[in-house]
Amino acid sequence: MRQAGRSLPEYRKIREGVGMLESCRRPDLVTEITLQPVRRHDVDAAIFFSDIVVPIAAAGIDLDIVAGTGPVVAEPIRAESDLARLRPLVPADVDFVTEAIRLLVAELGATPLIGFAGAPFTLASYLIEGGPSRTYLKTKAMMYGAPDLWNALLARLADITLTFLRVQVDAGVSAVQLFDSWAGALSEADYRRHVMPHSAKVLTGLIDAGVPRIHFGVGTGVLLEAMGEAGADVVGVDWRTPLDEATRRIGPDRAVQGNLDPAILFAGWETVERETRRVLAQGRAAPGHVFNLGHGVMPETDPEILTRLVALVHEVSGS
Ligand SMILES: Cc1c2[nH]c(c1CCC(=O)O)Cc1[nH]c(c(CCC(=O)O)c1C)Cc1[nH]c(c(CCC(=O)O)c1C)Cc1[nH]c(c(C)c1CCC(=O)O)C2
Repeated sequence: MRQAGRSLPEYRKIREGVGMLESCRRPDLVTEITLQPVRRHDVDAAIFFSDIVVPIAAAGIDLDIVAGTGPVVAEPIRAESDLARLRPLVPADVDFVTEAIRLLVAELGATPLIGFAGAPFTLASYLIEGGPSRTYLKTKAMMYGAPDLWNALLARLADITLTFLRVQVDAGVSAVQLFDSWAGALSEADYRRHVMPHSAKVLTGLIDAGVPRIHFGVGTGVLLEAMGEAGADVVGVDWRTPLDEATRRIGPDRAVQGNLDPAILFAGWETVERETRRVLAQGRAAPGHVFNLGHGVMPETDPEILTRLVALVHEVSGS
């Protein structure tokens, strides 16, 4: 469950006075924070504590992660001459990630560790807008109006992302997740034309790594088929599309991940139980189902509900 840690008092305590990016660069903190939700909730896998902007900061971009806002880029990328500020990533740039993963794999024992990275489109949206956006106006203006610059930027981001995920696989993660959180802003035709080739380069570039590849997005109902075709073993689905319907779109060759609405965790246990049973039942239509929320855990979520939710999923699925 992404950002599950944010709802935990032990997370808020350990992060006191430490900036988000700084905490991502400290292997001792990364290890402890990654383990916190595993200890508390008995989830079946750990998700590596980091952020999608960590590799682009390591590749030369001046940025910060502002609490309550998200990533903010000091000088956005808007022109060809800005591209040089985004250098290729070399593994030594993210030695702290290698070290944290090694420590974690040793601590986790049989519990798998899921590594991740942001997909080229979602990373580009932060670099071009300069921060979070609701409309992706500048991003889309470049995509439609300056396709050469767009493709050059996304190609650089795909290379950085592939290197970053390779580093994680080499250090010992058991699966990788590519987060294209904001790809749902696009039509299927535009996704296939302007974005999918770059994401496919990342995902197919990892085939020989031999670990499952999860491809995640939000509001991607019309993109599910294409996101699978891009080279995923598992396609993330948000709460807007029931998992049986999602499987009809994605096809029988790929598993699904999802898709409880994180807001349901605020509606009382009876509702949580009913909706969780529904999600698990609809997930049986797929050849495999990774139970998850449809998006990240809200910071205000009651941790007790999350613990109960995990126990319920274990009980119903017999695992
Ligand atoms: C779009 C995106 C980002 N980051 C991420 C995505 C893709 C997944 C998604 O769609 O949720 C991915 C991410 N970010 C983080 C993780 C680590 C896993 C985990 O903690 O469970 C993961 C997998 C830590 C984080 N990343 C962030 C936090 C919270 C900041 C903090 O604790 O200070 C954490 C734990 C900050 C962040 N970083 C980003 C946003 C939108 C925010 C939230 C801003 C806010 O509401 O405070 C960019």
